[in-house]
Amino acid sequence: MSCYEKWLHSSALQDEEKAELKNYSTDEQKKFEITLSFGTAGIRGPIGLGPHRLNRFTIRQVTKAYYRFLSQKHPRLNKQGLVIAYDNRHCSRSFAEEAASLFAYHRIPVHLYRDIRPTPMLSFAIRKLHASGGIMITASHNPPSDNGFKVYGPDGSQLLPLDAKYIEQQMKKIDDVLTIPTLSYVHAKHTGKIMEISDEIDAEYYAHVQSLMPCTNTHPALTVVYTALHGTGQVALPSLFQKEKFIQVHLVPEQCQAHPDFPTVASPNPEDKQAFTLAKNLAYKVQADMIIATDPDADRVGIMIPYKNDYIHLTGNQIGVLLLHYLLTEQKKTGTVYSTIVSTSLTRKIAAHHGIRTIETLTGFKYIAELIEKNQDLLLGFEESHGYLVGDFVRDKDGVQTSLLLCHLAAHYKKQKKNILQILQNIYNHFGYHQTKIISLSMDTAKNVIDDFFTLWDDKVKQKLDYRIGIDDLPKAEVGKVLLHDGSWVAIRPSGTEPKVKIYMEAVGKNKPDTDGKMIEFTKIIAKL
Ligand SMILES: O=P(O)(O)OC[C@H]1O[C@H](O)[C@H](O)[C@@H](O)[C@@H]1O
Repeated sequence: MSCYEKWLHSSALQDEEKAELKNYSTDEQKKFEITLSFGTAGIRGPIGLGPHRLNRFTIRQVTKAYYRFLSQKHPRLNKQGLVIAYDNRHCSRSFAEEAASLFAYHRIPVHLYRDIRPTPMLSFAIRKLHASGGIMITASHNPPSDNGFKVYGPDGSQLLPLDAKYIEQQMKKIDDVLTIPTLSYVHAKHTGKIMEISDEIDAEYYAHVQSLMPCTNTHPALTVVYTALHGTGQVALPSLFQKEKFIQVHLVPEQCQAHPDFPTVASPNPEDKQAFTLAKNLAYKVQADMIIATDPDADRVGIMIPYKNDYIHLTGNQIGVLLLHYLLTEQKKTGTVYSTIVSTSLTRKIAAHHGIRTIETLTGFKYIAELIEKNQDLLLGFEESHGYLVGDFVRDKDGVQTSLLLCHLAAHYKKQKKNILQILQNIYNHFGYHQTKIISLSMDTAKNVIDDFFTLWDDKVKQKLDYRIGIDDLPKAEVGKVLLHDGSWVAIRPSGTEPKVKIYMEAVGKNKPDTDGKMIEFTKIIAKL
């Protein structure tokens, strides 16, 4: 019997679900042979029926596999239990309940949030409650039809690929995902194993975030427009902004309400300036000094800054550069900078100038978190995809603490009557102009794309780095990078969260026109792919 037929005839499915299955095309039916796998940030994919989609059965499957992993790895799992959080997507609460129920069935204590929470708050709670691990139900900024399952270790960071592989193997060992024994949520609650997380944990997280901030005595008033892009940021940030007397916050009303369809944006992604459209309208009205947007699970943040009569959207790299410059020159912080091989090289140069070490990892904050745990000397964790971390009481990127810190940064420079873009320009004047750009290609282009990429560059390049064979002690990865003699570079890798291939470019030159020219040249070369 094919996998599709198994699902079609299973008594675990409801009549409406079977009726839906009956309408599936042959192509759709074939997809039932595919299983879910772990990418950059856990499992992500469309919600729907079948072993290749997220539904109550596959959630049980991955939860059971994760349970097996935790029981193997953490002998104290029975006592310590785990934490489960979720965002505002379709099915997020019910998937969280499914996962909690399965752990309760195995008599494992579960700390479950009663409502949506940002991802960084889950990471914090795992550490605070000394739990053996945690689950976050989210698909970040993916389309509304998707959801996801991120898995965490006891240090509050996402699991590394070896552990994810183990869970994947355990998933494959489950013969029939349709009959995994579990409890209904109502029965699971009766076991007494599912506990609601108290408000105190939230309060402690907020206190930790506030403790990261410098003294506000000398800050001028700062007008900020904030949008949660319909996500979880609205749980934490409006109240945190209000606690800081110098911030006059204006919320984008429609977008500070959680909604699974993200109805007012094409994509709830702070990397994309289109997501700021409503916020920008409000910013003009209130003459905002800064616009802040967090993504749906509030682990990432984007900003827009007023310039002349417009608002300028900063790249993830520019925000990273500004944060580092501010931490080093104004807050006189020390420690190590953790970044990735596809993020700007400018942070490395700034750090080196201050005698500070930078370590670069592969894409994925889990790698950064791994090093923070090992070295315990975090200054800044940073990824070009708008992920930042300063306070190591969280071990994933944190859009909440970063948003607040960016307000302090903006107020600090406002007092000096300096525009943030002027600060960036001063940095470029010192270290050279750095311009970055990311192009995404559809997955169809992906066949041998790294080999094809390398053939585009002649022998005049300084170095071709093939991460597939392993470079600088990094795990082998599907990444190709070409370094040029002037410090510019271009890299390529398949996304691990969306069906696309990403090309990252950094042009280094004397000034903007110079790097504009180089960008045009790189874009032309890449177009041959
Ligand atoms: O480039 P991708 O594989 O799609 O990943 C993009 C981003 O996705 C998630 O947010 C991960 O937690 C990040 O660490 C990663 O940078």
